[in-house]
Amino acid sequence: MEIIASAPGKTILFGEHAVVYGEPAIAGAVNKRATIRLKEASDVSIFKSNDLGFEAELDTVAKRYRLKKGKPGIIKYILEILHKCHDHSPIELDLSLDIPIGSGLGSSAAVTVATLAALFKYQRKKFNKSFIAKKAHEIENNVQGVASPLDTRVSTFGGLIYLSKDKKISKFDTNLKSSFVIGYTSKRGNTGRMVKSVKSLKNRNPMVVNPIIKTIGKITDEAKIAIIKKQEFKLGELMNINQGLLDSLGVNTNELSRMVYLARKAGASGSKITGAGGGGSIIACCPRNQDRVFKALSYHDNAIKVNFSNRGVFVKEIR
Ligand SMILES: Nc1ncnc2c1ncn2[C@@H]1O[C@H](COP(=O)(O)OP(=O)(O)OP(=O)(O)O)[C@@H](O)[C@H]1O
Ligand SMILES: C[C@@](O)(CCO)CC(=O)[O-]
Ligand SMILES: [Mg+2]
Repeated sequence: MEIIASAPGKTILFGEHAVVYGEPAIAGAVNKRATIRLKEASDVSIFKSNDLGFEAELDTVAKRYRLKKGKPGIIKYILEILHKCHDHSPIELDLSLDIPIGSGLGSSAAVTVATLAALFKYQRKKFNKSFIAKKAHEIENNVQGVASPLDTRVSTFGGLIYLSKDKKISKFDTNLKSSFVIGYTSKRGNTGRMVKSVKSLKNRNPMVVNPIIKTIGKITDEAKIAIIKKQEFKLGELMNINQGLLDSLGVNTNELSRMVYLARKAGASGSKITGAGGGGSIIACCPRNQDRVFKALSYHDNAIKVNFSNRGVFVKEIR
């Protein structure tokens, strides 16, 4: 029996970091995915990724995976799943990824969601998307130390979603008139590290940082109205204010700033960091000039035109 599972990456329009402290957020699944192929192995469990150049094998005595090739990185999420959810019976697992890693596009969430779906299907477990989203959030939390359910919910359910303060999801109509461009640098971010740095800033300056977190939540609620009313220029203006507050939380970098201002100069109605920051990506709202913004960002860095994908995780037995 061979199982294939796939889950989309994501981009956050509003609310990153504030969502960790219970504020709402808006994020969309993007047309970049993580795919897991899983089948029975002969005698020892191995998993590999030709895309990422790593291979690991289960040490049957220590019951731990030993890395034979490549660096740990994103496979920490898969290892955590195999450690917590698998009985160590021999399996062969292969990861392919067309989401740039550490770029704020939810590679960790997509890999986690796709791996859980493939493993539960292989184990003939009864599960639904809500169960996958819940377990995936637990795995991201365990690996990163702190994680909101945002990334893993978007990767599981797909679409463009509003995550409320009480963690309820509501979906927007994804054929927004606006189009979006994502710019990403080769300088990777690390979500766990950035979330911890905001947490310590907040602990040192609660009277200053708490109102900033709350204001980001208010911006997200204003943006929800602007999306529903298709007010693209208002959306861009709110992105710019959100960017200023992310800068104040210390998650901005020179490279991200350069792309933010380049996108605005090329005609975006607004632009901001998307994801954890500290590297990774920016998102630009382009009611007009999408090609000009795409070209401007592609000149020094990398850029993708974003179509929100309604397709969340999917899993099937292929033979
Ligand atoms: N070249 C690489 N190969 C494998 N793993 C990597 C590589 N570069 C970074 N990693 C690891 O991949 C993980 C990326 O997860 P992280 O959550 O930081 O990024 P992301 O999910 O892509 O972005 P975000 O969470 O902001 O949307 C980190 O644990 C990082 O250590
Ligand atoms: C920075 C953050 O808000 C989004 C990372 O993509 C962390 C999280 O929500 O877990
Ligand atoms: Mg992540």
